[in-house]
Order: sequence, then C-alpha cells, then structure tokens
Amino acid sequence: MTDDLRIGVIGVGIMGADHAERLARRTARARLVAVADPDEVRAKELATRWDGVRSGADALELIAADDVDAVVIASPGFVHEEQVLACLAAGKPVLCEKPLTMDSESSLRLVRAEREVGRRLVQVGFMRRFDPEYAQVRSVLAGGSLGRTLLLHNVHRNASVPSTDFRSEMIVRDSLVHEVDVARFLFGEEVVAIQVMSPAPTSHAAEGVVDPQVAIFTMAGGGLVTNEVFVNSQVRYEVRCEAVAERGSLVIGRPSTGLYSTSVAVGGGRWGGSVPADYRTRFATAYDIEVQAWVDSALGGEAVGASTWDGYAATAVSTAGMASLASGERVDVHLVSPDTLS
Ligand SMILES: NC(=O)c1ccc[n+]([C@@H]2O[C@H](COP(=O)([O-])OP(=O)(O)OC[C@H]3O[C@@H](n4cnc5c(N)ncnc54)[C@H](O)[C@@H]3O)[C@@H](O)[C@H]2O)c1
Ligand SMILES: O[C@H]1[C@H](O)[C@@H](O)[C@H](O)[C@@H](O)[C@H]1O
Repeated sequence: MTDDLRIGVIGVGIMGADHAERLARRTARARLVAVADPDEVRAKELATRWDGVRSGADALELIAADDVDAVVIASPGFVHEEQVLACLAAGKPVLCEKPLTMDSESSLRLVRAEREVGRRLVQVGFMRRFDPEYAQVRSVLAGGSLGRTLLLHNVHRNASVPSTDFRSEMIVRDSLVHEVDVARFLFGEEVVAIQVMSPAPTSHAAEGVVDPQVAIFTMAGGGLVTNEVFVNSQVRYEVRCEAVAERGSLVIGRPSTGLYSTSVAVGGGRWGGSVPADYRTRFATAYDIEVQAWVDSALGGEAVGASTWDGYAATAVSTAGMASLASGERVDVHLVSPDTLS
C-alpha cells in the first residue's frame, strides 16, 4: 500500500458521484484511482473530471485491481451482497452505502463472511452516526445526565423520489432504514418490533405507493420510536429527531424560534437559514467525517462506524417492516444470536 489509500468507487449515480468528488478533492490521504458503473458513459464522464482516474463497467474487475486498495460501493442495494463479498474475498476495506443489502438473510451472509475473514473490513454508510448533531445527542444520552431514554420522534422527508422504482417497500428499506439505525445508535439497543401504518397517501405519490408512512419501533428495553417518512413532500429535505429522556428532551434539525414553515409561499421556506435541498447538503459534513474516518481506519486502525452486524440488524427491521407494511400489524424482528456467529 502506498502512503495514500488508493480507492475505487462502484456505482456513480447521485451518491457515488458525491463520494468520488469528496475522495478526489477533500479527503486527506485518499487517492481516487478508478470508478465503475454499467453505465459506461456516466462513469467515463465522471472520471474525466480528475487526472489519473480511469473508468470501467465492471465492478468486480475494479475490486480485483492491484492498484485499488479499498472500495466505496454506491450501487443500488440489490447488488451490494455480491460486491461486498468480492471485497471480503480480496481482503479490501469497503465502505458500503446503506442499506447493507435488501433482506436480512443476505445481510447475515455478509456478517458471517466477514467473521470468516477474521477482521472488520466493512463499514456501512449510515452517515448520521457521524453527523455532529446526532453524535452530540448520542453522547448526551449515553452520558446519563438525562436519565433513561424513553422515546424518539423522527421526521424524514424528501422533496421527491424517482417514481419508477421507489415503491412503498423502498420507503421502508431505503429511507426508513436510516431511522432504524438512528434508533439503535441512540438507544444502544436492538429494535424488537415494528409496525408500519399507511395514512391516506399524498396525491404526489405514484399510483399505489403508500407515502407518507408512519412506523413505530419497539426497543429491547421497552422504549418507543415514532417515525414519519414522507418521500414526496415537495418541500426540500427535512430530517428531525427529538429524544425524550427521564429528565428532559433533545431536539435536532429544527429551528430554534419563531414560525417554521417549509412552504416557499409562507415565510419563503426559510427560518433564518434555508431548508436543505437534499441529503447531500444536509449531511455534507457527516459524509465528509464518515469518509475521512473510513480512510483513516483503512490505512491503519480499527474499523469504525456501522458494522456488518449493524447493517444486518437494520435490514432485519426492514424485513419485518415489509411484512408490517403489508398487514398493518406489529411484527417482531428476528435476529440471530450474536453467539451463534463465532
Ligand atoms: N447515505 C445516504 O444518505 C445515501 C443517499 C443516497 C443514496 N444512498 C445509497 O447509495 C446507493 C446508490 O444510491 P443513488 O441514489 O446514488 O442511486 P443512483 O440510481 O443515482 O445511482 C446508482 C448507480 O449505480 C449504477 N449501478 C447499477 N447496477 C450496478 C452494478 N451492478 N454495479 C455498479 N454500479 C451499478 C447505476 O448505473 C447508477 O449509476 C444506494 O444504496 C442508496 O441507498 C445513500
Ligand atoms: O437513499 C436515500 C438516502 O438514504 C437519503 O438519505 C434518504 O433521505 C432517502 O430517503 C433515501 O432514498
């Protein structure tokens, strides 16, 4: 390995292009060397932005390349398993975008495959763990000064999503999965049950798509988490979280005073700052810290951030969430015992 970590990025749509830019321009000790995407034109167009970056169509070829020390996977979730397995087989550190995979069985296969390697090589891209606000909430709650954590209330709104593939199930598996990780991260416990409710949908959702959705998680210690996920809200990007503990509450992602309107018609969509357009602005700092931490750990230290177990535990909640979305009933989450893994 040279001094800098030589990195390949797989999947250069919205998130992959954002990570490639971050790696090429503002991540210390990182060197972007290759990008791969079956959309070769897209990959080539991106690679030409920087000197010395090559492009190709084949993800597995990129992973195997001698001049690639580590890999960022930003392809769609349904191809993550094969690509993460290839990274594990090659012994290369990998930052895999969330969700780890699309169902709990495949995520569990990755947990087991990494255990067989014998060391942590995978970081899952749950970037909110690196967001300074979420990190502060976690640190206050873990410090115990507010007593036991009782409740979390999450709001997660996207202005819109691609109507072609973003069906009701994707809202659970691709969007709500962030709240699952936040709940586990802030409570420090597993989610044991989930109930997904289907309010009357917005007229902006594609035909048959349940949007917004309201989900309730039950935590292992009995705490509850309420979540609104609304992916066609038409009003830019809103992610808020309130943690309620025995001696007070903590709120992030909200204005401090005055009328808060996300409508451009009322208050101009501003509250003394602007509502971020999407995750790339709202979580820019979180992604920067996340990717830097991944590079630093790949170059020398212990892996950081969400592990394959965290990815699996989140996916297991999504799998139960899909069943609940279909039935409207509360569904228990099934996790294997960590003891059975070693
Ligand atoms: N952490 C976050 O906040 C965040 C934000 C956005 C997306 N994501 C995640 O990033 C991943 C990509 O999402 P996106 O919004 O950039 O999607 P996108 O559709 O914009 O881009 C996906 C890209 O992957 C390519 N691709 C498809 N099959 C591939 C394969 N087999 N190998 C390599 N590339 C392949 C597509 O051609 C496309 O260029 C998803 O897992 C998504 O959930 C995470
Ligand atoms: O893949 C994206 C991404 O994870 C965003 O952070 C989230 O807000 C979107 O809902 C999701 O579709």
